[in-house]
Amino acid sequence: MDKAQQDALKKAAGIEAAKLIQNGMIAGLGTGSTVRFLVDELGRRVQEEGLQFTGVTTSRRTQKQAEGYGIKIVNIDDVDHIDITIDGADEVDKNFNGIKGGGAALLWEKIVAINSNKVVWIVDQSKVVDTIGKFPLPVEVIPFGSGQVVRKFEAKGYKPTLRLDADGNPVLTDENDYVVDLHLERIDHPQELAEDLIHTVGVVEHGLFLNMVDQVIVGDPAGPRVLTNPNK
Ligand SMILES: O=C[C@H](O)[C@H](O)[C@H](O)COP(=O)(O)O
Repeated sequence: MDKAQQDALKKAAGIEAAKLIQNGMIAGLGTGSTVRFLVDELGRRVQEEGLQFTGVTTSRRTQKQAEGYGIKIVNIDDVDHIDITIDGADEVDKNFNGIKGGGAALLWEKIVAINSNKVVWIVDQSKVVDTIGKFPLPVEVIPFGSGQVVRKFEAKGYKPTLRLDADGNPVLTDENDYVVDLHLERIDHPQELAEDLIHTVGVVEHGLFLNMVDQVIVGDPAGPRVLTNPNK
């Protein structure tokens, strides 16, 4: 599948998911190239159909895009609930365990997700996998002592790399943290790995989102299809 085909599937999933947002809702808006299509469609509905909803964003990038359409964005601490959050993902398996953070937004994304009544992911079909881990697992770490964290990960065989930008500088998250990507190839025991990572001093959060999603809208050449998590 080339990029144009993949983008078409992402866009179809984004447009389908936008239908879930109704007047008066408080909606979490994720981050990434798939979510961009969602926000474009929501912006169109706001401008052409008069849709009114309040957004809570998971990155400054999404906030900027949404506000550009006149979508009202508020701070997460200024709402008492979030009706639904729609976000992208890097991989998801049949147990509804996923990897997120390819765009370095995993921390805010996880905070918004756990405070949402319903979480929906939008992905193209290539991201639905048997076993997660082919996509490098992002881990957000505090810059101070991050080299030591990387060494600990190396010793455990996690094959870490510090994420760098095009100029060779560490990528910074919206919290000014670094991202270390773990090149694991496959993650057979995600729960155990999640426990290990979150108990590593210096780690702020990791990109394992385990059984946190209610529905996945998959962009498929035959049209978007919905996978519903039976365990939520
Ligand atoms: O940090 C970024 C997020 O977790 C994204 O939602 C994820 O990386 C998927 O992004 P994309 O839709 O660009 O593939």
